[in-house]
Amino acid sequence: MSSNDSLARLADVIESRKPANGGDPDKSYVSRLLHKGPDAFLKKIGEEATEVVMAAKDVDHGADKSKLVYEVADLWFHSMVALAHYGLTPADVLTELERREGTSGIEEKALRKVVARTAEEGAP
Ligand SMILES: N=c1c2ncn([C@@H]3O[C@H](COP(=O)(O)OP(=O)(O)OP(=O)(O)O)[C@@H](O)[C@H]3O)c2ncn1[C@@H]1O[C@H](COP(=O)(O)O)[C@@H](O)[C@H]1O
Repeated sequence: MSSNDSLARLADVIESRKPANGGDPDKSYVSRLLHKGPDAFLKKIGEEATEVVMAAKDVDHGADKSKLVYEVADLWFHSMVALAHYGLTPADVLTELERREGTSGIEEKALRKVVARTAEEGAP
C-alpha cells in the first residue's frame, strides 16, 4: 500500500466529515473543527508546527524520534483539514512537489530574484 493511498483515504474521510456532507460535530473531531471554521484549524496548525519544532529539538538532545513522527503526523492531519476546507487535496500538494522535482532551491531563489528585478525595472 503506498503512502499516497493513505493520504487519499484520509482526504476522503475528511471530505465526508464536512457539515455539508452530513458530518456531525458531536461525533467527529474533523466535523467539529470544520464547523468551528478556519480560525480553529489554522490555530491548530500553528500549535502543531511549534510542537514539531520542539520535538525536533528534543531529538537533537537525544530524545526518541517517534515523538517527532507523531507531531509531524498531527501537523499533516490538521493541514489536510485546512486543504479540504479550501477545496484542495493532498494530490494538489503532491503535484506541486512533483513540479518542483529536480529544481534546486538555490536555483529557484536566484530565478525569483531575477524575475523581481526585471519587474522592478519594467515598473513605471
Ligand atoms: N488523523 C487523525 C488525527 N490526528 C490527530 N487527531 C486529533 O487531533 C486532536 C488535537 O490534538 P492535540 O494533541 O492538540 O490534542 P488536544 O489537546 O486534545 O486538542 P484540542 O483540545 O486543542 O482540540 C486530538 O483530539 C487528536 O485525536 C486526529 N483525529 C482524527 N484523525 C483521522 O481523521 C479521521 C476522522 O476523525 P473523526 O472526524 O474524529 O471521526 C480518523 O479516523 C483519523 O483517521
